[in-house]
Amino acid sequence: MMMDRAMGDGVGKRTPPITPTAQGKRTPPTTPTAADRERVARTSKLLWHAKENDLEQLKKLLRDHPDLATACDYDGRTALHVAACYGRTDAARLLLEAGAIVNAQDRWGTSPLGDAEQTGNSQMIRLLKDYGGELLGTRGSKREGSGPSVGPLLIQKSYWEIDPSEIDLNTSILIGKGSFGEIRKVTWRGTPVAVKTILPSLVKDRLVVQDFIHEVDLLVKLRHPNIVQFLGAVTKRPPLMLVTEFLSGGDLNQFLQSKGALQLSQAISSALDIARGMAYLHNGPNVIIHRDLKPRNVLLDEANQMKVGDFGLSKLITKHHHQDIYKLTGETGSYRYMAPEVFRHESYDKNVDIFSFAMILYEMLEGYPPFPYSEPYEAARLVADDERRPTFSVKNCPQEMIELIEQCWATKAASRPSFVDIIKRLEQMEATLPPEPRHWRFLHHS
Ligand SMILES: Nc1ncnc2c1ncn2[C@@H]1O[C@H](COP(=O)(O)OP(=O)(O)OP(=O)(O)O)[C@@H](O)[C@H]1O
Repeated sequence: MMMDRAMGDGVGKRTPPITPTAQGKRTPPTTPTAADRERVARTSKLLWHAKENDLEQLKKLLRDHPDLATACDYDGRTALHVAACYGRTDAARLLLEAGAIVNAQDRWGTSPLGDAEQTGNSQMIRLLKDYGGELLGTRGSKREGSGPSVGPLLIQKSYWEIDPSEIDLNTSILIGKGSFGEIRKVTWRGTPVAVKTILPSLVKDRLVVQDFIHEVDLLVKLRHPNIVQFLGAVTKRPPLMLVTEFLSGGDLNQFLQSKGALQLSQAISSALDIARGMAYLHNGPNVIIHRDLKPRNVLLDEANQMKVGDFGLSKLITKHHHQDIYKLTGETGSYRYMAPEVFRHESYDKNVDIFSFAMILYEMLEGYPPFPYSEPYEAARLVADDERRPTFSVKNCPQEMIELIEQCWATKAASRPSFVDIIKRLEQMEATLPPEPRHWRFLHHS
């Protein structure tokens, strides 16, 4: 889910030490400033009203906050991008008159005209060109990890299309709620599977559904023991559904809540599982950036083998419906594990996943999340603005493990190691574990 878990989970084992550590004092809890929240909320509102073509609300917002015309969201999307994408010509004109930047580029390098060209709305195209709009980027074409570029809008029936009559939601068991919708355990063709129903509000328009279909087309072809297997999807009529293998061991967040800090051998083996799944996603013909790697998105099978899930689709949300998600959850992402460049709205690449991986590895070793006394947003701000990193309190952690984690959460994304490199280093550490018992003792090990 978009919301991070509440702090101080009520699980004693995961309560971190309050005393200062050798590396430094823990920061007392602080909250995001009211100004930060208001700014994000205002931008979100502006984007929303642009999508709804609500001229009155747009005018009011722009009158009260004239600088909002150039504001952008988490993905660099301005209200003009949104208006262009949804063909809201009146809203676009109003924004342009209020000073919107006609060639603002979003995270994928796309300008509003790039968005308008995709929809073929000639009135919008003309308007943007009149204001000097240039065709920069097109949806899906510039971003790393986008998979194949978004092709023709007419999609043929796919081999993975599932007939909704084969899925009986009435006999299903609700197992979780995420930012897309609900996850249910369902029996499909005699096998337990996980079905993610996509919130209708996210798929109201054709473009999102087309993106969704292209993405599923890519995801069902992926095969790796450490990624959750996509099996198919229902895309022909609402509710849209995504069907994946069912993992009976729950997620890593739940696992850590019940176990506390992992033994070194188990932390290494779990980290290897995650790193192998991620190396596969990062090195395929279509580079896939997860963007939301966090303990909740790592699932366990009955043998406690870890599999990375929930990849590939987050960009559809952030690109088209960030404002919806904001409205739904009040949050724009999983801040606690977020790379600083994402928090700072800078351009990013697959190294954001390496950063999140470091935070997860830290959590597995320590038994509690990074900056546990801070709200998720504040935790991300500490990382991005104050260049703070979590401190180690775990005893006897090999120096090479600490070095690995520190390199993975380096501020400079380019200096973080790749997952292939991480795997090699974890395998070396694994090979040097004492044979019996194959772990070091930790201060906080349960
Ligand atoms: N394939 C699966 N098998 C078993 N349980 C699953 C599966 N997929 C998800 N779950 C459970 O459902 C929960 C919610 O999953 P979902 O991916 O919708 O949300 P999330 O990851 O918490 O949030 P977000 O979508 O915002 O990242 C997970 O944390 C996990 O416990």
